[in-house]
Amino acid sequence: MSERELFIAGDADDLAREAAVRFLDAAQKSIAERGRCAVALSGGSTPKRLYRLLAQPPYLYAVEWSKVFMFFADERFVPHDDPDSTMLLARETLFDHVPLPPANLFPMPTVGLAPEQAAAEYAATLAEFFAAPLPRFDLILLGMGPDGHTASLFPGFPDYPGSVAAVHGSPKPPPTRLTLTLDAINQAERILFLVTGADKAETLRAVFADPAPTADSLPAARIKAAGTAWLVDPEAGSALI
Ligand SMILES: O=C1O[C@H](COP(=O)(O)O)[C@@H](O)[C@H](O)[C@H]1O
Repeated sequence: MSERELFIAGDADDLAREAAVRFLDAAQKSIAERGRCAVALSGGSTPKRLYRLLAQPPYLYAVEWSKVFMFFADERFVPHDDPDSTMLLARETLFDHVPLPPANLFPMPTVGLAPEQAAAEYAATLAEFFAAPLPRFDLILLGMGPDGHTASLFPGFPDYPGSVAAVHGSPKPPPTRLTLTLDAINQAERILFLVTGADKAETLRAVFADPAPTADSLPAARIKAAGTAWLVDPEAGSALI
């Protein structure tokens, strides 16, 4: 077994509460140390409970939202009002309900330019914000699909250079996406994986049985930033215990 940190929650609500507590802790520590907290969000179904919880007391008042900067770990290449858009999901569940200054929000561009141009544009935005070729996020929230994908890094993904990549032919719709690269994700200070559902149990077991991941490992197993914690519900964790 690897030394990945594992927290098996009582249920999906308990998982969201644990994630919210850790989000607040990361925000407070990063703001105390660096004056800001740069976060990258994921989409899919799992993080919705967390986003809704962060928009309620005590988190609504405890997080210093004016010092939080919101980016995206991946995005579907659709307009931001499309039902598949992660920006739409995050706006409806979180951004519309917390005092996050509009200037602190950095959605991935998805309209009016080709995916490769959009990836290059977002990479330039990150390079300017972090004053470095690769971003060092204070916190990245990730999910994992039943196939082991995370962000929009799917099994067999190529060795994407730089910090942001355009993805074509994604096995999970929609087919075109933008994603942080493995190098960009692995630079993060802290990573929280949120994983729920019995359909991910065997995949999660495979991740935890892979202590020294290689290029052939599942994408989620290749996330090896030092501060990585896995928060899972009992169904997703059922093959681990
Ligand atoms: O398509 C995506 O899927 C993953 C996993 O989503 P989930 O619904 O199984 O939690 C998500 O992390 C990623 O951001 C998203 O684009």
